[in-house]
Amino acid sequence: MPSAPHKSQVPIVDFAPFLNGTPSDRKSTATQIYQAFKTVGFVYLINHGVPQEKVNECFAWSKKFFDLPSEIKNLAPHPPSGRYHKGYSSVGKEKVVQMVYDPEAVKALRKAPDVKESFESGRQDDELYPNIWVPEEHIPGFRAFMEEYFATCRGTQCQILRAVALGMGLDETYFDPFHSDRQNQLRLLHYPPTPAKELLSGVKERIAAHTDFGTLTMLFQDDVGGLEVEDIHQKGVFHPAPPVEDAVVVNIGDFMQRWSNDELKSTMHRVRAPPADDETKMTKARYSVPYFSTANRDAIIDCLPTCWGEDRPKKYAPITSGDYIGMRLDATY
Ligand SMILES: O=C(O)CCC(=O)C(=O)O
Ligand SMILES: [Fe+2]
Repeated sequence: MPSAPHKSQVPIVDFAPFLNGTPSDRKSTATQIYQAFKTVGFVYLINHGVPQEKVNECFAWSKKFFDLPSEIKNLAPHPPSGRYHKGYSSVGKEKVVQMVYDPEAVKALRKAPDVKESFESGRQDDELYPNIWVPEEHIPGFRAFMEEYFATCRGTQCQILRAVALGMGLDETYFDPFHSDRQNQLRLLHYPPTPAKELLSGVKERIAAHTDFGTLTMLFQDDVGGLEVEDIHQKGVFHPAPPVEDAVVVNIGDFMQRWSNDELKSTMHRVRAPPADDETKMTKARYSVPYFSTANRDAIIDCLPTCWGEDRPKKYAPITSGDYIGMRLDATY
């Protein structure tokens, strides 16, 4: 009998052999990552290529940003449209919902808002949805750092996509042309202290259970904890994905699941109270920094060549990334 999966189910993989190793090191690391995405949909990568000093610096900037007075943060307001996903959202503005598009149903779910605030930015040259910054004098250096961090994460994103391609038996550069526009999203998240009791009982959520929309997500988390990933065998059962030192959590998004004919798994996850939190207390603030990898807006994706065949029909019609992501984002604002 196979042994029971360990609690968090999420394997830890050292990415260094992929980045610096021999062709066979690269292949075996790629295979481990592919296997993790095929089974759990999540992996922890250590030695991922984003220098730890930069990660720490990003968290320091994030804290500095969220510490600004509300009226300053609101100088960079998130536009009312969900599709224009940039700028600052105060607590309660965004409610992550899972595949619910009916306006009345979305309204009902929004009654229990997520207890979080966020700041979103993307590539500098996005003319359709330009970045929205707080004026420089309020937080000098913030914009320059975020632009640089965006580019650093982009480097690791490309390497992970190559590992996925190699692991799946595709040409290593298969995903590159679909991601040439750098259509990624750097998100700063702050979950303010909240009574642990409310989070433990589920009356309030830090982020409600959801799947991500894009191709994959790199998630940097602080040492507070609270991230939970749905059990691959039991719907509705969640296990902690605790902080692992110097690791980035990487997970598959819905767009990649669809592209792969459901071979790679986009797994539900959420943020609640940190494990074993004392329910009489306030939960510590949590900071996290997800970096969402998204395919070019106009890229039409059809099933990956290794994921269909005579006995395995294509489940989904071709779609553009722009249409798919836009539909998902509109439901969250
Ligand atoms: O804060 C976290 O760790 C989770 C964030 C997340 O899942 C998201 O923004 O999609
Ligand atoms: Fe997520």
